[in-house]
Amino acid sequence: MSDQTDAQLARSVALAAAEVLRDLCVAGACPDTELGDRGDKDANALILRLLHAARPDDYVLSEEAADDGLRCAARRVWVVDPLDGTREFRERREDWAVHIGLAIDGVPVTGAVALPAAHRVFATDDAPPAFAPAPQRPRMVVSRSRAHPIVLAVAEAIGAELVPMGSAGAKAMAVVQGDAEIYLHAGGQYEWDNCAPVAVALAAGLFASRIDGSALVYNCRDPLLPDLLICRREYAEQVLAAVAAATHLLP
Ligand SMILES: Nc1ncnc2c1ncn2[C@@H]1O[C@H](COP(=O)(O)O)[C@@H](OP(=O)(O)O)[C@H]1O
Ligand SMILES: [Mg+2]
Repeated sequence: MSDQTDAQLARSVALAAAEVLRDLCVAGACPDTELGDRGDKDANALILRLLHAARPDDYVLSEEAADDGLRCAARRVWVVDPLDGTREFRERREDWAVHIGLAIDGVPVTGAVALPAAHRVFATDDAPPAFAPAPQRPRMVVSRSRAHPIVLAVAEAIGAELVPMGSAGAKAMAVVQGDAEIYLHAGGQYEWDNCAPVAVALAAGLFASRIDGSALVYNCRDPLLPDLLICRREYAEQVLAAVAAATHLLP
């Protein structure tokens, strides 16, 4: 049992996984064809071991581990994505992340997101950032490989500049860092893709919700959580209204 706070634990586990993943990227450490699978597997094994050692009574929902559903009756569940942006990691790009989130009673209260290639980690116990005034034309980070038509329609409706990027964590942290004002996603994602990013974004003072404006709820039996909005608070109303006007583009 660790005497770290939950946020400290999330940060230290994210950093440990980040190091394992960075080491795999070193030239000659792993063939290109195996990089994605090794990254997912090695980071997952380390994260599960560290979390179980530090919090033996907690449950873990991981993208890379079997889910027997026992977590559904638990109050405290770590929701982790050992390697978010596997596609970008495989391509040896920089936009990939490690997500360590903790949901208590379904609420994403604590978490850390590491951006290993940038040697950065963001956690819910960071001091909230002082955001510079938002630019006239907001920057919207979107999936570089599968931006949904509704996301593109909303960007056009509000006059946002599109910034394509891999990884939900990398996109959410772009907003936390002030490199973008809006992250909008639709069409599919799972709890592990957004729990830690949402926890960190909320702690930074940002707005986060489903694209219909409802709360993001975690530790559901079905971990599908297909859409979300993370943005500077001053854009939330405008973006949600633009989404509502374009729902005919949703399945
Ligand atoms: N339509 C979709 N269905 C399922 N998962 C999706 C998705 N769009 C994005 N994701 C997941 O969300 C994460 C970020 O995606 P993107 O970079 O496209 O925004 C990726 O996680 P993984 O890399 O962990 O698989 C990706 O698999
Ligand atoms: Mg993911």
